[in-house]
Amino acid sequence: MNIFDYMQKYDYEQLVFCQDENSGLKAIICIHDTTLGPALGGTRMWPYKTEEEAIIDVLRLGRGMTYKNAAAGLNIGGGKAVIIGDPRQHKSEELFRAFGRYIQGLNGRYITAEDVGTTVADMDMIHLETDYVTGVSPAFGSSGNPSPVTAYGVYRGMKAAAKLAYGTDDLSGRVVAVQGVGNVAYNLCRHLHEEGAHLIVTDINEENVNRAVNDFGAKAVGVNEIFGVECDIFSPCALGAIINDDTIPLLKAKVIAGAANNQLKEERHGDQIHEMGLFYAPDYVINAGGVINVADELQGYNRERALKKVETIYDNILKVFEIAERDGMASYQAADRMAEERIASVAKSRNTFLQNGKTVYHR
Ligand SMILES: NC(=O)c1ccc[n+]([C@@H]2O[C@H](COP(=O)([O-])OP(=O)(O)OC[C@H]3O[C@@H](n4cnc5c(N)ncnc54)[C@H](O)[C@@H]3O)[C@@H](O)[C@H]2O)c1
Ligand SMILES: CC(C)C[C@H](N)C(=O)O
Repeated sequence: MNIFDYMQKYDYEQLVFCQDENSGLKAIICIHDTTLGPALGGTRMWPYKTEEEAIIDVLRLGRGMTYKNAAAGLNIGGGKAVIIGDPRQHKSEELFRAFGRYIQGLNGRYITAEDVGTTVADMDMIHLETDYVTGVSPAFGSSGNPSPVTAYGVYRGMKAAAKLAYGTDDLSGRVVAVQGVGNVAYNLCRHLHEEGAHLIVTDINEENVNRAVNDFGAKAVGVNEIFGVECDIFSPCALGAIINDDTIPLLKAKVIAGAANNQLKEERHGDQIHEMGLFYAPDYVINAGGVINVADELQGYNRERALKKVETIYDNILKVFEIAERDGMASYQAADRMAEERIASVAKSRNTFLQNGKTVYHR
């Protein structure tokens, strides 16, 4: 892979390699775009088989955060970090502190948070070395675990998508099939259950399935069965790339609305479900609740304010479909257009000369 060519193609700003022999740290920080503000995105810890795999992942994820943050209306740029290692074996205080020192060295150009493989406890260790970390324990005045807030945002976005598909956002009596009932989806199921939706769930983790069955009366099905069940809404909350050639022909739902990142295997799958008349709520628009919540910490965390902002995911989903209709395109493309238009217009409005030579940072 020619890294500079790739960075140039998608206009990346910076890629930082971090190595610390003492702790075994091997991490990469990607800063994709800081037009809107400091790059904010989580740290993924994953046992990548090759360095190239880690580089590709961090580049892809970092760029995704630029779009997610822009579409969410945040004055925040996009970035992400990956730590190469098995989260079940290779975590230590030294490792996260070493990583925190590298983040500190970027002096606020990159701010981290949780992602797959990292937890609030890990953020607390990073916090020992830097203030450029969010999703730290609430005892530090931070917002804590972002997952319940991500779930609330997905719930709000699902209601908006249901309104477009069915003419009402009332989810009582609707059948929702949920793939993966982990941190986010457990909380999503709670909201759906409280509203009177019927749940069908699956997970590779039996404990997680049982929890949803016991707490919310969900019906459990096998991991391959979930795609073809009779339902109104399909909610992918486990893995990426699950909207693909194999699953699309099985889908019975009119709405796809879930938390998972990178749900479309390829862009053409987004076009295909659009042509079939399905309402796909673009992943990075509907799952922005977590980042909206942690971003609020940059102003001194206020939960009420953060949740109010998360509510706007409902309108953001409506807006995406408005753009899709206006410009005759699939919803995933409309989401990209919404994000790109916002970045371009803010960049333009910031061209104004300021006497002190600094950029105004609008909060
Ligand atoms: N946590 C957040 O705030 C947040 C924010 C934005 C996006 N997301 C995305 O949402 C998704 C869920 O995040 P999470 O924090 O709940 O993760 P999680 O690990 O807690 O939950 C994922 C669940 O999916 C299950 N799973 C994995 N493979 C599966 C398969 N093949 N079939 C069925 N189930 C399977 C896992 O066992 C687990 O229970 C991820 O894609 C994540 O990137 C999370
Ligand atoms: C900043 C984090 C809470 C971001 C989250 N991991 C996401 O993918 O949106």
